Amino acid sequence: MMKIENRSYKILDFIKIPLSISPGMVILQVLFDGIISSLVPTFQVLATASFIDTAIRIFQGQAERNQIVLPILWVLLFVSYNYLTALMGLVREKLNLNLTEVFRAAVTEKRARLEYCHVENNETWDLIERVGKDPAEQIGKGFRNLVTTAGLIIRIGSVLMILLLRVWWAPIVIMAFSIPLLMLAAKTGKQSYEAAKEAAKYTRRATYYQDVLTGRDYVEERALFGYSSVLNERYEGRFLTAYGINMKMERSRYMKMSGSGMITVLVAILVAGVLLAPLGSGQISIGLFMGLVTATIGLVPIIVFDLTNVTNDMVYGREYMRDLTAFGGLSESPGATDLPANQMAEPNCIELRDVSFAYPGTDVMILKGLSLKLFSKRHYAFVGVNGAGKTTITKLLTGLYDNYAGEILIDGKNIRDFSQAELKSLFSIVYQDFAKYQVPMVDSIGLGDVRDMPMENVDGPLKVLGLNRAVSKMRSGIKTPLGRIYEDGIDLSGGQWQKVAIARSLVSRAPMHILDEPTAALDPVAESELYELFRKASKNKSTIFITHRLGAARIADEVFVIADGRVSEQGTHKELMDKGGIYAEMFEAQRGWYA
Ligand SMILES: Nc1ncnc2c1ncn2[C@@H]1O[C@H](COP(=O)(O)OP(=O)(O)OP(=O)(O)O)[C@@H](O)[C@H]1O
Repeated sequence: MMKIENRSYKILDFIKIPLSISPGMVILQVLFDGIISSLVPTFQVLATASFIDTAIRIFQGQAERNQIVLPILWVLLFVSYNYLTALMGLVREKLNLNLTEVFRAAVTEKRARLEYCHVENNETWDLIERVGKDPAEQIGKGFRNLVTTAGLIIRIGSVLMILLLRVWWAPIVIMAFSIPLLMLAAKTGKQSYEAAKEAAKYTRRATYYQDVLTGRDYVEERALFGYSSVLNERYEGRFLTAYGINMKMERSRYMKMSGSGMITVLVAILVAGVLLAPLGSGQISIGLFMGLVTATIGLVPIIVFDLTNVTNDMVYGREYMRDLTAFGGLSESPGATDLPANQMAEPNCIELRDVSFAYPGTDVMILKGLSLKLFSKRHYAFVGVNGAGKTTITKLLTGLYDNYAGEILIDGKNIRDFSQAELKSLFSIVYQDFAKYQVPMVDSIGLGDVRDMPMENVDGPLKVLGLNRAVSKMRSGIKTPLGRIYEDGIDLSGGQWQKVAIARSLVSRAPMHILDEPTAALDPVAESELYELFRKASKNKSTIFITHRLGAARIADEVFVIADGRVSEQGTHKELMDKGGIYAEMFEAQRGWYA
């Protein structure tokens, strides 16, 4: 299986990578698209020249009529070659397919192995998106570009060779004018990658607005708030900015290229004029003269547009390779793609000791010397104002970040000494923004434990969460697809989606279950009930509820109030109420709402 390595990727990798994936298709494409189809026009010139010269000689009585047959066959052969190029379309498609299967998979695999901090960092996320967007297409484009470049060089070279034999200085003049043109193309190539990078930022925002304007998740609010025209303006703003950046780049490229291209046209006309002398002196035949003039004039668009385009694309490709190099160099989290370990003894105590933490690339301390202990088979609630750092604690516990100061110990052993697979087997989490997998319900829940889980294991959580009633009404029961991607899929209510996410966590065999406030779609009573159900379903496990609804905190064995990066209060609901501190104040404030 192919891997994205930590090394410097170069332009030549556009050919090495496809060659390692699909050597047959690459050779065919290089042979036909690169070499043969580039030589054909030159041979066509010679065949046409021979046809015209033979025809003239026949009219002048210097040749037999049947001598025209061979030149005609030559001309026909090269014309019919065009049909073969159509067949090459199939080869290109096959190569694309193979690149998608192997290279795209390698990029996806690397993405999955990345350290979590790269995913949460805007700059690296941009890089990941740039490299990960249609990677097969990018490699395919770079490869085709190399083949086209080789082909163009052969094509131009072969015409220049014929010219060189007749008018030695003509190719030199043509080359002298073309080189600055190509240098200019290289420069604009770099500029267009930078412009595309800049434009992509706006396109991403535009795509987001487009999603809000058309996506299903927003349909109710869209109707209710009627914000479509306002957001449409924002969409247009971002879209037009991206469009403007691209257009500016294209315009400037076109101006530069066509300005310089005019010079090449003049050179070609000059060459045609100069060939008149050898024609007059009989040094070249009429057929060859016509062929050479046609071929030289034909070189103009090739040099001005095709060659400059490929140079431009080549530099663009080099920037992609630079990005791929940077992407390959992003640090990985060992075991990020491992499945949870199978046999882990349930820990008696998980302890955070004097833990301080700031997100990488920032200097705001989110946790400031936080200490707490969690014991087996007990139920905890983390409460605190927004942004207090409750979710952050779970990210450290599960090993997503390890750049903290202090210690996190599982039964006295530092969590840095646990493998990812071991940590994954200890914790199961439902986040605030849990995922809604649009797959059959049983699969959506089964994703919580993909290690050969028997299907019946799904039944328990369904029953506990009261989802079995909904399932019994579904046409295909538990196999009914959720969401709108399948034709026979059904959409769930917000609360049902949340329950599916919670069921997913319940099928996990992890001894510690964390609910990071995934219950926002539930009314307070339903939410309290759900916490109660969840607690019962996890009676042999430890649980942490991260919640703002303090009613739910009442059922916890112990409540931690997180404030200012520390545990500011801890105890049972009753103890904290008696204490009359922050918790009691928050609870009274909420009670006031319901009174
Ligand atoms: N990837 C990140 N990079 C930088 N800062 C972050 C990142 N993720 C979270 N933060 C910041 O860390 C702080 C704590 O966030 P966290 O999500 O842990 O809070 P919380 O207590 O769970 O809040 P809430 O109750 O709103 O869910 C916030 O100020 C947040 O802006």
